[in-house]
Amino acid sequence: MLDDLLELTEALAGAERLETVLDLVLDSALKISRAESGSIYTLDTLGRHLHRTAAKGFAGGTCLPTQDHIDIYGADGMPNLRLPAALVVSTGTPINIADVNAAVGYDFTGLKADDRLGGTATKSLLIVPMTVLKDRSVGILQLINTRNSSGQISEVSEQGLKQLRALTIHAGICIWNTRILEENRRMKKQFDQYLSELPKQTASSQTRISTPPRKKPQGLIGDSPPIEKAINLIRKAANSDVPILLRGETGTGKEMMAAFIHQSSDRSDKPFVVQNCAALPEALLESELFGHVKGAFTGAGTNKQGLAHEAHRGTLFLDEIGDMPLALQAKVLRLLQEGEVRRVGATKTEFVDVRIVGATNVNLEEKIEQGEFRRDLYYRLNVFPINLPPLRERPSDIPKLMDHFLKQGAAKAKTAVPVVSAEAIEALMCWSYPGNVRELKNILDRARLMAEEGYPIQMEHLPPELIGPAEGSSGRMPPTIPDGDLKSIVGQYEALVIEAKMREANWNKSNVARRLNVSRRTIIEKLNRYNITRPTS
Ligand SMILES: Nc1ncnc2c1ncn2[C@@H]1O[C@H](COP(=O)(O)OP(=O)(O)OP(=O)(O)O)[C@@H](O)[C@H]1O
Repeated sequence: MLDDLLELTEALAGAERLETVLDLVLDSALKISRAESGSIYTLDTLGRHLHRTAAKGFAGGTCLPTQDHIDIYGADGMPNLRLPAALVVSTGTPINIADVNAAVGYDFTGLKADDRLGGTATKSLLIVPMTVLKDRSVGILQLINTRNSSGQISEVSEQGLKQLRALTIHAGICIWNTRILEENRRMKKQFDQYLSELPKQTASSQTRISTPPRKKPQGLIGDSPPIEKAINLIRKAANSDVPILLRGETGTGKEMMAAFIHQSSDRSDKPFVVQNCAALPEALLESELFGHVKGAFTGAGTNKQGLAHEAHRGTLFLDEIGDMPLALQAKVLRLLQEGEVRRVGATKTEFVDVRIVGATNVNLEEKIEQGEFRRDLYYRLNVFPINLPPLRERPSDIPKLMDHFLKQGAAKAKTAVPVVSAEAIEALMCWSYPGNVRELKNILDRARLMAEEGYPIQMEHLPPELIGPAEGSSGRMPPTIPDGDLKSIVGQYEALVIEAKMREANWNKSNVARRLNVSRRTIIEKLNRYNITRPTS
């Protein structure tokens, strides 16, 4: 044990990046507790939400979509102490439960939802706080289905708990230090940049800020271990003709990576053609992809080539391939297998040489179970899957992305690059970004417009979900129960919940449907019923 601890301490001392620290801590925690899975949640600066920053041991090795963040406070503005994670953060005391099914007084809804989605069955649960400066919480370590030395699921022994406490103390300090280090680096860079631009700004109000030099891969920012891993995989696969399936939440950069695959392949001087499979109705999508012959349908006045023809010798990127209509999937499979293309209305088959890259943010395995996605297409497409990590799992990329988007926005608007206040940086560093890189970009574009030119971006220029509810208010819920019959009162609450969740999920309906455990159709129906629309910024 002492050797293990020494080895870990040395590794932690050498780790500069938060992701590496979390990875090491989770590995050790899983080893000590023999748990089935483990997660680390870090606390945001306002102490209102826990965000899942790392997870290990889940089926497929990926994070589950439900508990990616936990709200510490309930609608009444009080800490929700029935939530085990909130209890641990608020009291700084671990909980060590042998059987959650027999434990009373806790709210295990989030865990149960994870179980439903991941096909797991949580029995024992250990949550240990991570604290620094005596009692300041920075997060929690959560372990599921911990086992005793005979391999049975049970609570963690007193000795094991002591070891895990030692581990979380180390982890807490490392998280704290890494955060400070990252923040310092960014502040220093920002300050240097501010100083270097000062004379230019005073000399002319028409200052043009030149765009940063192009990075490799073009425009793709980030060098955190998870993104480097994805880039290395892409480099390996780029020059072969195997189909690649890019998987990842919305806004993680799948389209950008598809373009990078094309640029890195020997097809780079040939076309890169993109089609979003969810954007068109079936008939139109078929004719877009495969073309049609004259007279194939009303309005088909001439023969027309499809995108598959256009992508000949190049790459065809099929975005949101999980939403491809079932009937068309057979044609895509033939394109993949044989390069076969048959235009709508044609009797003759043509052949093309295209490399297919697909992308999806839906669970294709679930779609197969529901009979909505062909198993044979899945196997053919899934030869080389690449997972693009959500932004919350690569926090060290956030400062670079912030710089990039602020410079990019300022260059477009021909204004100076705005400075960001330390408080706002901290809030931006700690958000969970359900909409990932796209959400960060949108937040910064909006903040840049809201802050007066020449003045720093402050907390008030960030969206309300990042800065928490106003002092004295109890969240988004109305402070008093409105008048009316039960149906209309419940309706008002429902509208508030849906709107808040939509905002949190960057207006991604599938994501909200999953979080609220209802169908996507229900979400669409309720958005229409309550007339909830995405605000234009
Ligand atoms: N690593 C990155 N560096 C710079 N910009 C990025 C990066 N990742 C994503 N972006 C930017 O974020 C936005 C969303 O990226 P992209 O469209 O590639 O995501 P996506 O995963 O394909 O999203 P969706 O699933 O919703 O189609 C784009 O503006 C893209 O330029």
